[in-house]
Amino acid sequence: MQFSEWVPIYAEILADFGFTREEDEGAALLLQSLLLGREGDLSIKELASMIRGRKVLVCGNGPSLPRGLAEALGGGEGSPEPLKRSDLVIIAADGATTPILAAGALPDVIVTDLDGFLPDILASNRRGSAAVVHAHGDNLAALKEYVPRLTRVLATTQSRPLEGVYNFGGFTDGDRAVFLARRFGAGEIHLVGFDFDDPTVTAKKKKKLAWARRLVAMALEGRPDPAD
Ligand SMILES: Nc1ncnc2c1ncn2[C@@H]1O[C@H](COP(=O)(O)OP(=O)(O)OP(=O)(O)O)[C@@H](O)[C@H]1O
Ligand SMILES: Nc1nc2c(c(=O)[nH]1)N=C(CO)CN2
Ligand SMILES: [Mg+2]
Repeated sequence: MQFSEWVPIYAEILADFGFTREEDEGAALLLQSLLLGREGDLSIKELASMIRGRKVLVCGNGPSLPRGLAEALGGGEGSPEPLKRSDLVIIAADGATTPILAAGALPDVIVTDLDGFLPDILASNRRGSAAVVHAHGDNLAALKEYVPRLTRVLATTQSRPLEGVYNFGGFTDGDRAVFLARRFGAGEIHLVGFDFDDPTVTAKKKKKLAWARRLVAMALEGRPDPAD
């Protein structure tokens, strides 16, 4: 999604949650500065070559994730035809990293605002998972603490993009992961662990999931952006 299409949606999100654009922009600048001069981070080109034309499994962190993973990766008896791991790109939305590791897999990419279970995110990153790290007005402390401990990072913002800080569209980790898969020309996108009507969540999370539902639909419907 182009930034101009995203801006009116972003304005609605800011109003809905009472977030401020200035704080999001401050966080994007912080993340940009934390990555300045580093080596070994993830380029757009590398991300594109991981995803273009591939079968992508985007994992949300809903309660159905363990079952969805077992089915998708070749699980129990009577499960549908598994998506073969060798030609599958696994994208974890933040906290989904933990059930993915528990299923014996490793995410190829973790899309995170650094409030998932950090020991698992850091361990996956050390084992090779790329980290698409999102800066926003409420995660400055996490950015300062964890970005220096991560490698293969690509930075995102929900506000105006900066040099090296991208906006592919989306708000929650899950819907941003779907926008990212679309943006980089995934051949097929399969979703697991997206339980938008989960009754066990807090009121704030419920509101975020309503946005995630709308944004995932938008990401899947839209025309893919021009190729990188
Ligand atoms: N029932 C669910 N509970 C949690 N996440 C869900 C659920 N269904 C879908 N998701 C998607 O999984 C993503 C990752 O989940 P996680 O629990 O790590 O949330 P998060 O986005 O990091 O939390 P927060 O929105 O509070 O930052 C969410 O961003 C959301 O898009
Ligand atoms: N300012 C702000 N932005 C966000 C937040 C948040 O809590 N605050 N949470 C997100 C993940 O759902 C995505 N973006
Ligand atoms: Mg998160």
